[in-house]
Amino acid sequence: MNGKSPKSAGRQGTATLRIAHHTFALAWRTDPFVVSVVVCLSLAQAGAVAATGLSQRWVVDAAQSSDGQLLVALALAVLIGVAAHVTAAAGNRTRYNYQHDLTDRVDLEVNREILTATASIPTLEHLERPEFLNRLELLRRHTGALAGSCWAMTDTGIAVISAGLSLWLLVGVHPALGALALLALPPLWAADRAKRNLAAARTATAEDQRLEDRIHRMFLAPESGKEIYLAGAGAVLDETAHAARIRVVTAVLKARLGALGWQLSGWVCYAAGYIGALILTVSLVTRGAASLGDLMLVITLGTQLRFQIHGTVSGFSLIAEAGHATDHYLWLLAHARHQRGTGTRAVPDLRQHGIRMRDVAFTYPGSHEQVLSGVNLDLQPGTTTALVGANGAGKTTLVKLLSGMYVPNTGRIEVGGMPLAELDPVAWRRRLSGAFQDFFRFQLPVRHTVGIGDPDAMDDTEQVTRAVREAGAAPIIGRLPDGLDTQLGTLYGGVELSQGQWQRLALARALMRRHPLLLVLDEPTAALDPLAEHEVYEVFMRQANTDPGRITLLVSHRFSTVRKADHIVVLDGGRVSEQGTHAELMAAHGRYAELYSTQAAAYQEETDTSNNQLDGF
Ligand SMILES: Nc1ncnc2c1ncn2[C@@H]1O[C@H](COP(=O)(O)OP(=O)(O)OP(=O)(O)O)[C@@H](O)[C@H]1O
Repeated sequence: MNGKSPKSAGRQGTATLRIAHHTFALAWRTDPFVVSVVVCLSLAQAGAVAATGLSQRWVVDAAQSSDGQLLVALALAVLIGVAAHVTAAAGNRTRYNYQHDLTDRVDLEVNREILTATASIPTLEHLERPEFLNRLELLRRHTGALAGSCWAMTDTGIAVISAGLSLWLLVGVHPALGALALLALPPLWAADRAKRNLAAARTATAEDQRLEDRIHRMFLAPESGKEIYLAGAGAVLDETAHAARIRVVTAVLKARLGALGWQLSGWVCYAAGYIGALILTVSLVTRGAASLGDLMLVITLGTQLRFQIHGTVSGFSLIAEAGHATDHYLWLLAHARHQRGTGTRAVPDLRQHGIRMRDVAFTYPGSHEQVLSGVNLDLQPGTTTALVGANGAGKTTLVKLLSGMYVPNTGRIEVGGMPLAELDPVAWRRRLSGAFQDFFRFQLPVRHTVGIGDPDAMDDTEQVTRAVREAGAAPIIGRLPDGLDTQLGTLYGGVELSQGQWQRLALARALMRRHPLLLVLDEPTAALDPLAEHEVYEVFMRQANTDPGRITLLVSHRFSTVRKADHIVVLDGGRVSEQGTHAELMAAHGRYAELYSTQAAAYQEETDTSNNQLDGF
């Protein structure tokens, strides 16, 4: 970690410069006046220390001289000294406040850019792989450093200029005093090493940080809170979170202590050099090779040089920190660009060719287990295809590939005769619709909870009302105090719904798009009673058969629903083991017939038992 090659350090430096330029442009767009004030104050401050030192030398030398110019020299020196002091003190305060305010505003912009980039990634890999999540987490935590990167550059520039001026004056007294510049290197090197150790500790514990954060959020969310309560798992989870926190704190503390050690040794070097500089100047004064004013100058600038070097060191540290966040930021932008793909073609009509999968194989990134292999499928437009298979057979994975959330490792997917990879992914997503078993509860006003299924129509009351009606959710809305404008969910003091009611709204969301090309229904009715489920599927099947350009893909374990599909595909261990209509598959007496008969027999048994119980009354 510490052995960074010069090449990679150079790349990091270029990347940081690029980000500094980018954030400076953002700051300029946000408030050009404030940026101008800060830059002017910074330049004035760069010369303030040297001016203070010079004025003090003049005061002392003038006090010793006897050429009658004493009063003029004193007045001039005091004037310069006061001006330099005021510039340094007041300018610093003003600049600091302005910089902070602007950094906050730029931080907002950077966060927005991060959200936009994340939202533009059409695939889901970055949300499901720990190493990606860790990077996103680190980036989210350090956006402040990213936003402040242009000021870190400015501050470092000021510190370097003012340290340069001080050194120039010191060398004027005696060239050996220039060695103080060399002594600035150990603190710089030590600070860089300390920062890198700290960054390494943060990266190594990012997963623990995420774990702790997640457990805290689980405690606060009603869904998980309920299960934690029932299982009495609070103490165990609390302990897990605590242990994760301890690991983070210990690693960071260790790195901080190490950093302190490195920084202290750096400063000890400098202190020794400063003492040496004073001894040298005193000996020059006693030999008449320097004036008392020179000694004054060395005392002042030598002390100030310490702060200037400190400014340079912390400036470089801030740049390094921004550089670390920059890494993650540039990774996110590159990943978004890469995943966005090169597809630019318009989405074709499906009426002619439908969707075809040919020899598709897929393994989740970071996993070794092949989830799908040699999958060949033809999904015909205007029809419903049902996917069945045991848990883990690969049904949801297949849905994810068809939706474009993941890209197959081998094989191809064609949509309307064109490779899916060549289609504009944003345009493709605008033609998808669907509902999942693990649907999300959007805690928004009802019209947006439903309307978000088609962002173009989310404020169209007529469309929202239609979707609500078709999903059989109208009675739910009828009972809400403000109808479609009712705020949902307890997070914002809204009305809480039952699981089945939330699921009805998720189905309404899937019905928002009037003419999707691909509608995926991945066990979306698990929380509904059988009658409600039947009604909902009636709606979807009717729409499937009356919309000739639409393909409906249904994943279900309920064979009473599956049997109504036009085409049924059985997945077994990631392969298509059978396909055909219900009648064809029953006649084949294969896996489907076996599963169907087992479920039908179980239903029959249940019905008989309850009938017998009723007979007993
Ligand atoms: N994000 C992921 N990363 C790695 N492996 C995954 C991921 N999601 C699913 N898998 C694995 O892929 C396999 C297929 O999962 P998938 O969810 O597609 O099955 P399924 O047929 O839909 O199952 P179920 O009926 O239980 O919903 C499983 O072995 C699962 O462990």
